[in-house]
Amino acid sequence: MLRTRIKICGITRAEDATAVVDAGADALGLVFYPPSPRAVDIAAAKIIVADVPAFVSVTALFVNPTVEEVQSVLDSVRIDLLQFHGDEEDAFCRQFNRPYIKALRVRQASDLVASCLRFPNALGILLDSYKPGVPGGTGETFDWSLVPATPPKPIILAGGLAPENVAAAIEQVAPFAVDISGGVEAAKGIKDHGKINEFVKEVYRVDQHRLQC
Ligand SMILES: O=C(O)c1ccccc1N[C@@H]1O[C@H](COP(=O)(O)O)[C@@H](O)[C@H]1O
Repeated sequence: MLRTRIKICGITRAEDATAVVDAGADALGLVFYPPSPRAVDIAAAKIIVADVPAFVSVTALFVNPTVEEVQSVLDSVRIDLLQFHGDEEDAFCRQFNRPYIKALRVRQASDLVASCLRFPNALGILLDSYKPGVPGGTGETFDWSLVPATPPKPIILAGGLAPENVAAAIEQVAPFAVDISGGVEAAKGIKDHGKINEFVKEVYRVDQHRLQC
């Protein structure tokens, strides 16, 4: 059994990036989607990632960007992984010569296996909650029973996770990774370092328990 990887998304301040690293998470996410209260620009992103060490992955999140928008971030900021959270197709996502994950918003009737297969070049599929008019970061969970037992790609589970429910999520879904934003915030875009620690410890705790079983 693999341990569950952890990404903390929506980092807007260098001190929050440090808290993510110190807590022992695997990745942090920067939101390059201006309508989001967690959005950062290139100047802020450079400051945030300046002290992020090797082996902690920096993810850049976009929602239906232009090629130029993605490229200008890649030209200026240390980005290890792209996350596309809109209606982008594989041909768009793969053109940047950078690994990418694709977010899918889960609806009741979703055929998630078929949806995953539309992204043969993705390194993983992030499953988030569907809410009309909101591309992501809803703070809401979805019906985890819809996640395929043997998905064709590694699954990153997102949507409404929190220190209180992540153990149940991992027990039920056994995702490759979990991704959280609102559940570790003091206010939109401002992370609560205590909650980040709690979340990471809870993932470690449930993994330890699963390893012993
Ligand atoms: O965080 C945002 O503001 C955001 C905006 C647009 C698309 C995605 C966004 N965040 C991603 O949403 C999921 C779940 O967030 P939450 O834990 O439910 O708050 C997460 O993958 C973020 O990366």
